[in-house]
Amino acid sequence: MKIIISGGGTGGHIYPALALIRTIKKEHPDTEFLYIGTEKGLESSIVTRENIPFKSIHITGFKRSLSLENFKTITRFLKGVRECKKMIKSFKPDVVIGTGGYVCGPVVYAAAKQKVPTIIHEQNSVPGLTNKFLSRYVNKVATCFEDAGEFFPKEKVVLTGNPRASEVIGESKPDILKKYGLQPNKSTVLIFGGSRGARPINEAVIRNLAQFSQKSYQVLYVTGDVHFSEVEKEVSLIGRSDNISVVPFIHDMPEVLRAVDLVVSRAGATTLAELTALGLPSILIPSPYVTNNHQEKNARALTKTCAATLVLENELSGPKLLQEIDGILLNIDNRNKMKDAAKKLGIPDASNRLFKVMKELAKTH
Ligand SMILES: CC(=O)N[C@H]1[C@@H](OP(=O)(O)OP(=O)(O)OC[C@H]2O[C@@H](n3ccc(=O)[nH]c3=O)[C@H](O)[C@@H]2O)O[C@H](CO)[C@@H](O)[C@@H]1O
Repeated sequence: MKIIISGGGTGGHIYPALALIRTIKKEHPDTEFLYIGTEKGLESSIVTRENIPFKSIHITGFKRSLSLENFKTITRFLKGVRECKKMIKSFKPDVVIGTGGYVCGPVVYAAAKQKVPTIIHEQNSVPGLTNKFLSRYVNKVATCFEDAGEFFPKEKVVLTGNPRASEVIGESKPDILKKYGLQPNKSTVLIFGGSRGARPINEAVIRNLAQFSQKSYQVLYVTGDVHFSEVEKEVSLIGRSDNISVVPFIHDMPEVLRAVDLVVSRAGATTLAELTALGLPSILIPSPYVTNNHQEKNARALTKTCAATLVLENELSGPKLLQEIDGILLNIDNRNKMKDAAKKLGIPDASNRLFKVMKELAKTH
């Protein structure tokens, strides 16, 4: 089988694609892949690290308001479609799948126009512009939240979950924490702000560095690549502690997630799929800067069943964050209830569900 995958911009669109590729490779090692992304998005570094054939196109996203930039975007889109048509003609995929981000637009559209079977994977509870546009042309729309279905043509929707959920499942090896300078058998909270980091979360964490150093639990704190040097300066001013490890990014997130007890993060859909697959309690601070406030809606799917607690960004402060973390890590009953509730929401066999949809589609075309 030959598959073209496209998804980009942020980790939330790329990691599901990589997880799907790994599942398929395990089952069918002779499958050929071509990943189409942009040079600017995180995918150009993350995907090439994995030795997956990667080609790029130049494309930007639409602005929601009328602007001259949108005319340029239309021109880039049409040019992208032409480039993708050539790539598709020469690669001859059996199926093309888009996992989100505007780069999928020209890739999936070009494939649909060339009558290649197409799928989009929507990770969020509310879709973005690209997937809404593409849903008119594709054969199937794979979703992760029941609520997302209502935005797409009903007959195309299949609830598969997020392939990254399948990937994080595995045996817990707490020794991974040693790699980050932490103790393997101590309660641990992992704090990160989505795949790119988040300044407001960083500010709240910095306010607590002194308190964290005195706690009976330890902290693995991911700043996001672009914020690292700034945070490091603050950390050296306050003084280092063995109880806190500060890193710019984590490349072995599945192993780390299996070893921690609580996660504080944005409410990106891929992160939530990982948390629920593992049954990990979380404190979610949705980014208010995303389309249709979709992160808050993602988060509410978890808080509804007490799988997570919600802190809106405008309520976030150092003391609030500390109080929330203590309320879960220092209260075993609470932690266990959250664990069970999170686990109930997970779709651990998401990769296989999605691959099944792809195989059926390829067979019938
Ligand atoms: C600002 C923005 O538009 N964010 C969107 C983006 O988020 P973003 O890319 O931040 O989102 P997610 O939270 O969905 O996924 C992050 C992924 O990166 C991984 N990770 C993160 C930090 C790290 O150090 N190492 C690491 O591997 C996480 O484990 C996860 O697999 O895509 C998501 C999925 O469509 C959306 O729900 C988010 O709203």
